[in-house]
Amino acid sequence: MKLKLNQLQDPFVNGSIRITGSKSETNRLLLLRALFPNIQIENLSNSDDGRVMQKGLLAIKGEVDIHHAGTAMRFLTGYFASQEGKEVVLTGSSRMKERPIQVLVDALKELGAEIEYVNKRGCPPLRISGKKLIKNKVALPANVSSQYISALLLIAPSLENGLELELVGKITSVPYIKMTLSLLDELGISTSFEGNKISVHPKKDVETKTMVVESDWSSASYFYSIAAMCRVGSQIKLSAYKKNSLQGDSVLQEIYTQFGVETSFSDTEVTLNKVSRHKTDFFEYDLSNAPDLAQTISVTCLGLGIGCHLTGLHTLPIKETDRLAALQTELTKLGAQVDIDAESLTLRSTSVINEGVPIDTYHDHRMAMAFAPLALRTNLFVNDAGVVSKSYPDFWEDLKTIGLHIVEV
Ligand SMILES: O=C(O)C1=C[C@@H](OP(=O)(O)O)[C@@H](O)[C@H](O)C1
Ligand SMILES: C=C(OP(=O)(O)O)C(=O)O
Repeated sequence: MKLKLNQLQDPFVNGSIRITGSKSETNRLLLLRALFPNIQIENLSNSDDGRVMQKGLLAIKGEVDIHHAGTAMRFLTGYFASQEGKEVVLTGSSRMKERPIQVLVDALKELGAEIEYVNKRGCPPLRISGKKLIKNKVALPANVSSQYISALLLIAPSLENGLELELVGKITSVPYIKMTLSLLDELGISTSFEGNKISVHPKKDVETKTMVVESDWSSASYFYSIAAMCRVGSQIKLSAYKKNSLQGDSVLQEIYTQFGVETSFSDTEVTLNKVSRHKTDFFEYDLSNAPDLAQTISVTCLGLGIGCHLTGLHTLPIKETDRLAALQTELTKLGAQVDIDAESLTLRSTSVINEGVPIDTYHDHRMAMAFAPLALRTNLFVNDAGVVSKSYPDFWEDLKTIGLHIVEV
């Protein structure tokens, strides 16, 4: 599906949207519910990634295909490796077969798991024969993806002796690790995270409990970007959010004050108010705690005609696509000057944005969603726009409800 986004002649929006549940919280809670069936979950994500996780958890043997879902791939690897008697081949999209998983496989093997690479060493597909894991201590690199660490922590309470992890190197995407530990804590599982050591105590069962997934903050980022590019007075209400979020991407509230967007809370609704012009002409930020915001923020800066230098982006090359390369290519098509290296992106300010550019999305939901707000500045096309279903299937419909003009071409 190719979409044309027509430029909004008056850059003004006003509307309310209920955003689907966080896919990160959803996929953690689905796994925890498989271990502790008396957990109930509300506001589950309606995303593809949530669906493949839910379906994957039901398998006992045979092939489990998780398509593009990184969290499902990593979390299910830990799950099946520790489920005695289950025998699966865990596979995914062609991109998933390039996304590294050796750090997690090595750690699980160290704990006694039986896992083989079906094709290429270090990447899915994986043949997993579930085993009872008795060992409870392992060290693993922490600078590649936090998902390997969360995968181990999620199964930890079900292991006879719990788990002690030693994280080696600079820890990346830390809020996602803390989210995992907070969810365990909420279920009454005892954990500790001090320095580079994490431990989780074993737990046989948990009390009956309803866990309410907060709506997705990464999805909210596209509305922050729209609000930033609108004229003063524009307002977007989003629900259902929590003041004390477990999601690191809630840092948006702080970041977007630089772009003239103030956030206020009323119960579970957040209101984004465009109150002023942007406060900086060159935005600098380390996104190692919020890597999924890199695309949104660099496009916001292009739309506002300001430059930026974003660092901490070392995990971007192994996500749904090489996001640093994809960003450079697409921003350049729009007329921007962009430099990248292994962990950063620099955008020079430009006042002109090329019109009618077809944005390629590289099977990456965030490429489609991050560029959409540019419809506040120019006409543009988005190729393969259905990719948004990975995390936010209702994205295009929701944009229409706040007044954007979008047609299929
Ligand atoms: O644990 C999670 O839910 C996630 C962790 C992050 O990945 P990395 O730890 O690989 O950066 C993030 O980019 C991803 O979208 C979701
Ligand atoms: C990186 C992402 O997802 P995953 O790694 O779970 O595929 C994302 O949603 O931006």
